[in-house]
Amino acid sequence: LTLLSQQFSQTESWFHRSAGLQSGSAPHSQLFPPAEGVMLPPESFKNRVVFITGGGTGLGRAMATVLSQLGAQCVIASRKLDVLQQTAEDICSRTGNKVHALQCDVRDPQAVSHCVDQMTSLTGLPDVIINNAAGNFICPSERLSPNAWKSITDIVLNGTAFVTLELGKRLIQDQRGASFLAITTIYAESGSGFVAPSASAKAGVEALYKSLAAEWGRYGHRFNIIQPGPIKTKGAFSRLDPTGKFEKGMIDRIPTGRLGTPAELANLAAYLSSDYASWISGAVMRFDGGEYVSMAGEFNDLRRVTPDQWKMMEAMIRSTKGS
Ligand SMILES: CCCCCCCCC/C=C/C=C/C(=O)SCCNC(=O)CCNC(=O)[C@H](O)C(C)(C)COP(=O)(O)OP(=O)(O)OC[C@H]1O[C@@H](n2cnc3c(N)ncnc32)[C@H](O)[C@@H]1OP(=O)(O)O
Ligand SMILES: NC(=O)C1=CN([C@@H]2O[C@H](COP(=O)(O)OP(=O)(O)OC[C@H]3O[C@@H](n4cnc5c(N)ncnc54)[C@H](OP(=O)(O)O)[C@@H]3O)[C@@H](O)[C@H]2O)C=CC1
Repeated sequence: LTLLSQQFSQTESWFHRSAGLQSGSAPHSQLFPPAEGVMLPPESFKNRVVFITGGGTGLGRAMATVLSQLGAQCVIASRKLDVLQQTAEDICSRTGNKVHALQCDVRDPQAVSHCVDQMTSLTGLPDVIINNAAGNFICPSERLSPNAWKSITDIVLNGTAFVTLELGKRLIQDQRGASFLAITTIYAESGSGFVAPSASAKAGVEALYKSLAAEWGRYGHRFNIIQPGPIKTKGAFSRLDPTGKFEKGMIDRIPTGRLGTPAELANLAAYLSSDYASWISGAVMRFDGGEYVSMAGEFNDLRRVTPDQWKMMEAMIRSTKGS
């Protein structure tokens, strides 16, 4: 076993060196280059208002950028007003479209209601709502205090519910349709140790969105979910891979050999929120380079077996004939 594992790691590092790769991607990732341009036609979101929670950083910022490039007037909301304002300025100077920054702690239903009041005066109610704000950190569950549990589940599940219900009720009142999108993650489906509050809350968000997809279609509302796998953002990686030691193992188990990019996620979010997706509701879109199925399959680690090793094993298996 030790010999085999030495062989495996030598083969692996040879692959990386010969491809002249930076650490952070496998040679075959060259077969899956990320397309960074904007996918939808220009002005796909002209005269549309988009509301994005957590839009000041990471994936929220990337989605706001692409939607603004496509003509939307964006409203981004979270706790840190200075961060939001800087992002709003950066995006607006790049796209020429207005981006509004509103302070809002989604855990507080009154703050959410006040934020929606402010948005209504600035832009009117939104056509697109993206629930992206989240909190997370890795922690053995036996070390979690009640407040640690609450801090994550309040942002992720209650925050999404408060935003969705507040906006949904007002849109229904005004007889206006809308697209709702929630950003969850692949382990919302499987559960995951060491992030139990996040896994529980994201699973709750998925149940909420599937429920409302069924209930509120009659009001012109669509509800969809994107489950991203790993995409390098400061917010996520500083809390989920604080030492930087987990990244390589993660990339090794992703069949496409690389992390996702914020721009790729933003294009998918734009599509699902657009008129091109008007028949898509209640959908759960896994977006992970194949990581989920790769982790799930019993024999998938056999990818590491070399042709010579297969020759040997095949001979061993064939030798059992008749036994
Ligand atoms: C294997 C490698 C993985 C690499 C990435 C793989 C990605 C694939 C799937 C990824 C999914 C990603 C999901 C995400 O959601 S990423 C988003 C991450 N972004 C954020 O979290 C941004 C917002 N976060 C925050 O503001 C904070 O981190 C917060 C703690 C969530 C909330 O802040 P605040 O309200 O100010 O809380 P505090 O007062 O600081 O703390 C509240 C209680 O929680 C306890 N606590 C805080 N940190 C920890 C910790 N690290 N461990 C244990 N407990 C913690 C804190 O002590 C408080 O409890 P109390 O002491 O009992 O009062
Ligand atoms: N990056 C990744 O690999 C993955 C990310 N995801 C999901 O993608 C989404 C974005 O994550 P990412 O961009 O990586 O991480 P970030 O940390 O950059 O984004 C989280 C955002 O949530 C906001 N936020 C946190 N708490 C609150 C609150 N109480 N009220 C309002 N806003 C809040 C933060 O802003 P502020 O601090 O100003 O409040 C921040 O902008 C999340 O839903 C995350 O779960 C899912 C799978 C993988």
